[in-house]
Amino acid sequence: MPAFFPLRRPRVEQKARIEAFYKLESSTKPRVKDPSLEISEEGQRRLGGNILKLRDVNLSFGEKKILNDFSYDFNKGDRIGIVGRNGVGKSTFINILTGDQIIDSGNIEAGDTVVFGKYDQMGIPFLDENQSVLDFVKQRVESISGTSIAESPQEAMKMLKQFEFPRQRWSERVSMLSGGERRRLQLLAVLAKRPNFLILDEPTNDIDLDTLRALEGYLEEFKGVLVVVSHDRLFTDKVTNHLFVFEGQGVVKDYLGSLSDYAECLVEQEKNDEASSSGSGIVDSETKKASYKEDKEKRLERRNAVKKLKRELGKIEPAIDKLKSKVVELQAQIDKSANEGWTVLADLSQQVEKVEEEIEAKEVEWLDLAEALEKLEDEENVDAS
Ligand SMILES: Nc1ncnc2c1ncn2[C@@H]1O[C@H](COP(=O)(O)OP(=O)(O)OP(=O)(O)O)[C@@H](O)[C@H]1O
Repeated sequence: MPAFFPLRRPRVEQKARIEAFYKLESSTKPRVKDPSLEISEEGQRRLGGNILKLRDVNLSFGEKKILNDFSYDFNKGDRIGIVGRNGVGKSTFINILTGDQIIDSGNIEAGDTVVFGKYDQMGIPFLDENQSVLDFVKQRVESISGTSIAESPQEAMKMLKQFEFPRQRWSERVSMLSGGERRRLQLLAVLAKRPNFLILDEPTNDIDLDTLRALEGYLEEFKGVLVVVSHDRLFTDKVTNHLFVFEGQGVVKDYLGSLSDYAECLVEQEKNDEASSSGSGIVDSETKKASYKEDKEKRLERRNAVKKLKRELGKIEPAIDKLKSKVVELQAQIDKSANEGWTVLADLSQQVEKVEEEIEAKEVEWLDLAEALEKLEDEENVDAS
């Protein structure tokens, strides 16, 4: 592996979950967009010509240099992925952008129209755990001129719908939400302020697939500047148009391509380095024959393993669909049983939770198999090339 990767080590299941999302997404019908939920251009805050200028910025922590004479003018349409190995300074960099990190020297100038929105692992704190979901969002929604529009719940409702918060959860106290729902609400709270300079630090960690889909939909329409720190290659490819590559010791390169292009570039570079260090490599014909036989056996074994994995995957998918239909049925029952009393509702909610756990277990199983399959198919492609 090149010295640069992994960028930030994700949990295996997290990475696989997201990758699988993209696979599932491409293999299912495109979602019909509800135009009433789209964020129109007029509904977004205006961003003036002067956005954010960094001039000769320097910052070190002791011996560790984070930025060395870094300069950049942010432009409209910038969608930048921040990449680099752990501890190189990515989070510090975004804190510099928002003014949360003091620099050693240089100059930073933010335009008057810039409104930052930052979503990170810390999230927005829930100051009142007894507040309802709807009130939490209502309190944070701002109009494009920046005034609070707490008295009008329409916008908050629209956002909750956009982020697929089921209506029956709107009156729920935030203390009752699951971990995933809390993350979704925190993301929503950041977007409710209508930032025009949006910073997302590891946004795909700990969010569920519906939220990921909703976030992507939001970012498709988003016209402001976007800065994303993410280990997630597929997400970064989808939402960014260039990269700041933190190479260490304050060196930052602007790479005009996707994270996948960049990763490929590094692998290519490493191959070239290896080839040039291993000399011309003359192999005698006996060795060649033996290795050909070995390769053939390996290929056969691999082909069988691929077939087996595909068979197993084919069985899990309908099982997941069945469980999902079960959840929909149960939720419909919950809606119908609003007047049935607490015990009935609690029982139905417990059943939903149980089926959701089963779905998750099946998805994890699916993901393990899908990852194994992808690995084998990649090996096949490499051999074929
Ligand atoms: N206020 C601070 N004082 C001293 N050292 C700091 C401070 N903030 C960050 N650092 C150090 O600066 C380095 C960069 O940290 P930062 O969190 O920005 O890296 P990162 O690239 O975001 O890492 P990761 O990918 O692991 O989150 C780390 O070595 C960190 O310990």
